This record gives sequence, structure tokens and C-alpha cells, in this order.
Amino acid sequence: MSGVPGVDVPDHRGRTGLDRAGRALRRNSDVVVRDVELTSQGWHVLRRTTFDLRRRDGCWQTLQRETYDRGDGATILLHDAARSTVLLTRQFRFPAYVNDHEDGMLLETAAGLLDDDDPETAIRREVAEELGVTVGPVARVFTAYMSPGSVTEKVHFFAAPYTSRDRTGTGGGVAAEGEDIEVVELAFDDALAMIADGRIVDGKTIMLLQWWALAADRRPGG
Ligand SMILES: Nc1nc2c(ncn2[C@@H]2O[C@H](COP(=O)(O)OP(=O)(O)O[C@H]3O[C@H](CO)[C@@H](O)[C@H](O)[C@@H]3O)[C@@H](O)[C@H]2O)c(=O)[nH]1
Ligand SMILES: [Mg+2]
Repeated sequence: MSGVPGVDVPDHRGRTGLDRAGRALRRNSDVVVRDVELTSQGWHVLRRTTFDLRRRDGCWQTLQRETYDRGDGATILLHDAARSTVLLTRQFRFPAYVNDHEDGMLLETAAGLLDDDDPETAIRREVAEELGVTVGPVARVFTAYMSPGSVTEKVHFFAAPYTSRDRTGTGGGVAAEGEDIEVVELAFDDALAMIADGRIVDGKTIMLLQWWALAADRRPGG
């Protein structure tokens, strides 16, 4: 078959070859990729991959798995150790709203997709766009697959100090892309309490706040 958007002719975002991801993988001799089908190329890409997997008892089995590919992302915890505050975002998230969240308004650390940037460049861009903050040095914290059974995305986690002087813009996100982001400053202890009582329910945000709590003993004046 030819003339398939995203496969051999450009789709609405100019992409081709979207069915090729994974075909050449050889790193694991217990895995043989048989086929990759493009099942959807909307904003992001959904594939169905058929592969053989050698089980631990040596028997081979054939599996099909759907994989959602939206690229990699980055996120950052902005903290003011002197005032014991953190700077977060609040915005509407439809996937949470459609899955039981009361109003879909989620508190999160600033985050975004890398697009074509390296993780540090991307997170500086997102912090400026979403929080209106110009950050100095950022520290790499860790990198994590957030939903490895179905989503390819790796998220690069960062942390950086901020002060009120670094709040050089208003933030809010890119209105032309439909973003409407409230900048929310919280006392760190309140943020931890909000994890416990369910007012903070975003995974990356919980990870970074708990990392910051665990690191307290190692901080000057911690
Ligand atoms: N039209 C359209 N635009 C979309 C769509 N999906 C994403 N976008 C555009 O892509 C932008 C994504 O904004 P980012 O700031 O780059 O990403 P994010 O949604 O805030 O953060 C994502 O990345 C984090 C880290 O990787 C994730 O942790 C978080 O869950 C989230 O998915 C949106 O503002 C929007 O313009 C879509 O289906 N349709
Ligand atoms: Mg974002």
C-alpha cells in the first residue's frame, strides 16, 4: 500500500516514516521485532508493534503492544530554600478530567516536551513561558520513564533555586497554543500536605517534592 500519510507521504505535521520506529532494534537478543503498524498519527503517534519475546524458560512467544509516542519531556522544581516555598503551575488537563478528577485543574511542576531542544534548553524555555522565571544554574535530578508499559516518553527532571527577583515575566504559557497557566507559589510544607490529601495528584510533581523532602538533610540549613 502506498500514499499513507505519515508513512510514505507527509502527514498534517509533515512527518513520514512513522512506521519505522523500532524495526531495527537488535540490542536485546531475546526480542525480535516482526512488524510495526501506524495506527494513529494525530498530534502524537500511536503504533502497534508485533514482536517475538523469549521467555525466561527459553520458549518464544509473539506479542502485540500498542505504544504512544509523544517524544521526551522535561520538568523542574523551582524552590526558594530561604522562604521554604516552591513555584508550581495550575492548568486544565483533560486526560485527568475524563478520568475522575473533580475539575481537571492540576497543580504541577513546570514541564514540557523537548521538541527539538536538549533537555536543559527545553526546561529553561518552559520555565520562562509557564512561570515567567529566568533561572540560573539548574541541577539534573534523575530521568524516568513515567508509564513504560504504553508510553515511550522519558522525562528529564531538574531542580533550581528561584527568588522573587527571578520572576521577570508573568508566565501563563503560550496563549496561541491554548495554554492558560496560573503560577502558584506554595509553602513547601503545604505542598507535601497536598500530596497526602490528594490535592496534588501529578506524578512528576509528587516525585520532585518528595525528592526535595528527602534531600532536606543534605542542604545547608536544611
Ligand atoms: N492542537 C493540539 N495541540 C497539542 C496537542 N497535544 C499537545 N499540544 C500542544 O503541545 C503543547 C504541549 O505543551 P508542553 O508544555 O510542551 O507540554 P505539557 O502538556 O505541559 O507537558 C507534558 O509534558 C510533561 C513532561 O513531558 C508531562 O509530564 C505532562 O503530562 C504533559 O503531557 C500544548 O500547549 C499544545 O499547544 C493536541 O492533541 N492538539
Ligand atoms: Mg507544559
